[in-house]
Amino acid sequence: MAQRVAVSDGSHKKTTRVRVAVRLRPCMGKEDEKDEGLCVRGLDSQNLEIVNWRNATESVKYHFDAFHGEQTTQQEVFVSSVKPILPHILNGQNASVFAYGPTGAGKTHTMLGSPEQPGVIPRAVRAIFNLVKAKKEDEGWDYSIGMSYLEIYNEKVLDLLSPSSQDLPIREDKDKNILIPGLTHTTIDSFSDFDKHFVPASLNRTTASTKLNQRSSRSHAILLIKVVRTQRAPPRRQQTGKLYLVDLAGSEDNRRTGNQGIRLKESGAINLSLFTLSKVVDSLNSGTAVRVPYRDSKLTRLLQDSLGGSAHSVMITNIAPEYKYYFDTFSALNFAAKSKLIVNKPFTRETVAVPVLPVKRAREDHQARGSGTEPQKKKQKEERKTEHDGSSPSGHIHSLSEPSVMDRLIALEKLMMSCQDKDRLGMLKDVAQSRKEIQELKEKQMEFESKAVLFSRLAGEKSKQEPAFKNNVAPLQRKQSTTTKPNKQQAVVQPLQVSQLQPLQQLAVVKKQSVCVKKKERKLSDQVELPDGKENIMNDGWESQLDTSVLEQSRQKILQVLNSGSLKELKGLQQIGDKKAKLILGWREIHGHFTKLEDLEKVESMTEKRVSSFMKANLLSAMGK
Ligand SMILES: Nc1ncnc2c1ncn2[C@@H]1O[C@H](COP(=O)(O)OP(=O)(O)OP(=O)(O)O)[C@@H](O)[C@H]1O
Repeated sequence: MAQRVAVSDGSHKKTTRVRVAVRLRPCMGKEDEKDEGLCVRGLDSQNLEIVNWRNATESVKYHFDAFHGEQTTQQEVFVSSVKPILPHILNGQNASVFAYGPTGAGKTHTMLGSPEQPGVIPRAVRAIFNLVKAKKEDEGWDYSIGMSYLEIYNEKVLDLLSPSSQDLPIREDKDKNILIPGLTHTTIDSFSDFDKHFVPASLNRTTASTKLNQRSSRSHAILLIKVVRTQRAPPRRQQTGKLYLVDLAGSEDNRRTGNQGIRLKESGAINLSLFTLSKVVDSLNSGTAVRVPYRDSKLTRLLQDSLGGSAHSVMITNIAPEYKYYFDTFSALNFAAKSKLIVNKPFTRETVAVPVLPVKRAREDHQARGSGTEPQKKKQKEERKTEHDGSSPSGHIHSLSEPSVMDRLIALEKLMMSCQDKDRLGMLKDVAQSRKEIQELKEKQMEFESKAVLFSRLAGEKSKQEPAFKNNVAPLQRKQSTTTKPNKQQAVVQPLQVSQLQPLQQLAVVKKQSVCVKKKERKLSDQVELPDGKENIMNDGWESQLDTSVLEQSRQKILQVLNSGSLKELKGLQQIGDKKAKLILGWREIHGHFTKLEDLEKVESMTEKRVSSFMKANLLSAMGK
């Protein structure tokens, strides 16, 4: 039996951006009951525009890798957005395609389609079989294709190929591969074989009728196609590529879906996971977050490899043109715009055969020495484990003196020297860099701690007092001025271009709000210009007495609670009661993140004065005053 070790092909470690395509579904007659017209339209194969809710006489333009208009066929979507990434799977790399968008905007139509208009999934699987067939004929590799199919329903991972199974666990191996122990994996050898398993499994997916979609998907569905290819001749290299095809459940505004009871609970889980998805994208883009919150939902945990990981990823954002979807469409487009900034690093997952002779000799040695059955079993168990999890033989230092182990190590070393020098050097460099960063972080933390001690002394408190943030120091983040420095997320969310345009139709959208927002923005900038002015409620001098870096840390801490805190955590903030906490949650659900504390003014009933007093109370409390 061949001993295998995991290696990665350093030569393929290039970065690649998540490709983002937007697909606009055709207007469905009954969706536009009020005959309000359309709020979004395509400009060309990469650009589209949507009415600007802040100023109805303007439109907001977006640029994506591809724009698929109402008339685009299923075949065209597949050829332009999905087909180009499929060959990577046959080279041991991972790829993923996921459909994102509001409920009823066409995600399932895009991914699954119908028998008359098959979508991405059947087309991609058929294409993989065709690619394998073409490759088989001219190369010395054997291919095997398998599938798994699961759904995440109410934060439970359910096996669609084995519907009676319970919630499955998600694990990560030492190479950062996400695994689901117990998930059915079925080998398929033709497209009709795939269809035989896939069609009944799709019927197991949880769907229900809501006000917005008669057959709404209540879960996120993930189909995994795994292609393993093995060299026929020695050294019998083996490469494994995976394709994830994901049909996400739609984001929902429950005021419009009319959801109640179980539908409302499902909706809560759907919105929570999509909100976490948005947080993951934000922290990947910010470049400052130490921890990307993949673990905050099952969905993001499973998509870890597709966002900021090693997969070639394509996101198809589905949108609907009718006015009643306006805000959903707007936020979906903003999510899509920020997703296209994510960078992945695909690489080949490969295993190679290691000479088997020494293993056999070791066993013979044991038998010759009459070492009994127990140690022998133990050794066999260890060998099996190594094969299963790819752990390095260097872990068995106690048996280094055994000639068999020495031989295996030498063989392994030779292999690594011959094909992996570049990769090893890269890894060593990475380790050195990480160590340096950790050291710098430690030094920064000490600096903050001593500043905090100094600060509390100056404030006349007992010098014995524990330094602020000693144990729960927020991760060090790039310093950001909340008033002048443009925020990265804002830069994405803001219109790429705003132009005075012929209005699309029905332009009287929330004009009042736009005036309101502008007025507030002006006031905030006024405050910057007049630091000591009487009108300036926020900057009444108290902030200038505090250490700026500690102040910034506290701001980030409060912002984090505003952006990701539960109802209870929000209520834990000063001056935030039940009603305000709910309003904040509601705002978050619709608009996403607050980029700075002052954004709280956008929440209903949060006046400038209230926000100012909120900030003072919470900042002082966070700083231990
Ligand atoms: N490009 C399209 N062409 C024709 N019909 C479409 C298109 N996109 C969507 N539809 C139709 O619109 C309806 C809603 O689409 P679909 O069920 O795919 O939405 P969804 O985004 O998956 O919704 P949910 O999140 O609620 O599951 C369906 O009847 C579908 O056939």
